[in-house]
Amino acid sequence: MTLDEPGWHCGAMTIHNSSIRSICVYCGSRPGRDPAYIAAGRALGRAIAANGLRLVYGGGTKGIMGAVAAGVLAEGGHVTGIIPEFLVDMEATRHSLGQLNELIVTADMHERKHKMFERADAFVTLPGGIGTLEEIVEIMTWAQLGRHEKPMVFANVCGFWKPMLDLITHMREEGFVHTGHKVQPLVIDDIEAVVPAIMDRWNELGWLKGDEEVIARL
Ligand SMILES: Nc1ncnc2c1ncn2[C@@H]1O[C@H](COP(=O)(O)O)[C@@H](O)[C@H]1O
Repeated sequence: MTLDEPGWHCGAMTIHNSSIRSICVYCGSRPGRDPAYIAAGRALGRAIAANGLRLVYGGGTKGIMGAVAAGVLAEGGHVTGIIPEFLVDMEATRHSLGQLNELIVTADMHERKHKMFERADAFVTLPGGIGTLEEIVEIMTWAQLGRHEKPMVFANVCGFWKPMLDLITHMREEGFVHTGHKVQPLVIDDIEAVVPAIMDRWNELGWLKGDEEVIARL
C-alpha cells in the first residue's frame, strides 16, 4: 500500500478514508450441518461483490469459507485470502488458491490475524467453530479496549449465534463488559441486510468523526 491509496499506515495507526472498501468474513472451515449456512456464505459473498467491496478472509477454500469466496468470485469481485503456510493443505487446495485475486501466505496465525484486521474495514461472522469464535472474540476485545471502531456483525443465520449473544448479554448484566458502549456488534438475521447495515454503520461513524476518518490502532 502506498500513501497515494485511500487507506494508509502511519506508525502504529491505520487510517481509512470515508468510503468503505473491504469486509473481513470469519466463518467455518467446514460446511456445518444445515445447508442454509453454505447458502448464506455464498449469498454474502455475492452481496459483498455486488456492492463493490473486497473480501478479506482466511484463504480457506472449503466449507463456508470456500462458499463466501466463491460467491464473491462468481459476482466478479475481489478476494484476498490470508493463510498461514501450515494450513494451506488442510484448509485449501493449491489449485483453488490460484483462483483468488490476492493470496498472502503468512508465517503463523498471529501474522494472519493481524493482516486480516489491517486490511478490513468491517467484520462479519457467519456460523463456524472454535476458530471463528476466537477470531470474532479477539476483534470484540480490541473494540472494547478502544483499538478500533470498525463495524462488527453477527450474521445470525437460523439463529446460530443466539447462545453466544445470550452469553454476552449475561456478561453485561453481571457487570463484566466494561466500556460496553464500545462493543456494539450488529446482529442481523437476514443475510441480504448485512452489507447495507455495515455501510450505514460506517457512514454513521464517519459522521461522528466529523467526516473522514475511522481510526484503528494496534
Ligand atoms: N486460534 C485461532 N485463531 C485464529 N483463527 C483460528 C484459530 N483456530 C482456527 N482458526 C481459523 O479460523 C477459521 C475457521 O475455523 P473453524 O474452527 O472452522 O471455525 C479457520 O481458517 C481456522 O484456521
